[in-house]
Amino acid sequence: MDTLTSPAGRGFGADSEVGRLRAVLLHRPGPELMRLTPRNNDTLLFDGIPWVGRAQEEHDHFAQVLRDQGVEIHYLRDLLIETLEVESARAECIDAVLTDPRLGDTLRTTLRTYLDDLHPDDLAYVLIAGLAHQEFRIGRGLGYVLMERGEFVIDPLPNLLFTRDSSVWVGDRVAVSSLAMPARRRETSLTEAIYRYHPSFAGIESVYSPDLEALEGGDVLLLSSEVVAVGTGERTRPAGVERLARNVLRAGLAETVLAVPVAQDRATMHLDTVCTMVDDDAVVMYANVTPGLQAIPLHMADGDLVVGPRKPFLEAAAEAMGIDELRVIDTGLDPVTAEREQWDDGNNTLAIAPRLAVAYERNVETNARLEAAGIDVLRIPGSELGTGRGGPRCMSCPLSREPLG
Ligand SMILES: NC(=[NH2+])NCCC[C@H](N)C(=O)O
Repeated sequence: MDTLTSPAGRGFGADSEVGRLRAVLLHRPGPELMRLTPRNNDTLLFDGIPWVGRAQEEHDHFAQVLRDQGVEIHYLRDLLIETLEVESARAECIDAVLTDPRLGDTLRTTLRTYLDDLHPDDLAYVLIAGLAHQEFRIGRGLGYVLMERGEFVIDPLPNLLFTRDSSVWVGDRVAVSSLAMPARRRETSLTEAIYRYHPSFAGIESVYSPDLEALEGGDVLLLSSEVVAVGTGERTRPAGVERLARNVLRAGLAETVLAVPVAQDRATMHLDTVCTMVDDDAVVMYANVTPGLQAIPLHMADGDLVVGPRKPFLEAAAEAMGIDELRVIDTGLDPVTAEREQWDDGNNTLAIAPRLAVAYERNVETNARLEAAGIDVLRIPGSELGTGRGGPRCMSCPLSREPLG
């Protein structure tokens, strides 16, 4: 891996979605994806069974496109292995596994002994890929004996691929999120340990933690250095937005937080499935939702959180950002194309700089529209990666972006 060069507290953070990207946290999909079967893929939040080798090639391609643009890549797995050298980090990651009530005390005790003995490399492997019943022959207890074929002693984390969701930076602070779906909850025990114990992040302050109300990074959009939009729907709960808003506004990391209700559907699970930024004043947006999208501005006044009146999203965003208009580039041309390309993450672009974004190549019409609007599109393949329902933005957590000039 590229080593984390930024010393403690220096250089980390992002105050926009489009400032030049300097460093990013990725997770190269691995054996955890080999766990997906037609029996468990729905629970594990995949819409198909990916061809893992091809998914890795696609992911490597993505990483190379970023490197070619001068972006430092940091792999979550490497950071985790280094983090697991720290005793307290090990203990916390192992405890997060053992709290699973399905285990029962007997199996829990055997499992603890097994995990305690693992070298950081092997422990990281098991924490990510999980442990299948048949792989843990020393298992004991009724929880083990009555486990069905195909069940896991430790559930795998195939959605770790979507690093945007398990942590997000707001200014110079990190928010380790609180993932809503049971299949993803343990992910944040890993990101929390990395930010807390990896020496590169020493001194970093946090603005959210996994024990708080449900909040996922895919819902958090840094519209400007003063304005954070937070989607609330299937994943982020209104209480999570309220909590983040209080923490962010109190810390002076923004002036306004916009709560943005999105339909509670799989297709629109996060705000970034319908809207991402491609310039400091432009978004690519799913036209089928644009007219109805609203926002509720939240401010701090005299130490209290003030909930403002609901407004159309575009109006509220432009007002809070202090610009005349937030420009919109629509997904696709007609509603059916738009719907197809939205499902395939056409809106889920990752900006590397203003007017330069990575997008899945398959969303032909959306990409053409972006280019017609003056956005340079770096196209990547994603047929296998897309089976997890996430695009370039979901698959990346910016660790460092240059502030906008
Ligand atoms: N930021 C995003 N849109 N992330 C997409 C996450 C997809 C993942 N399979 C899930 O259901 O959680």
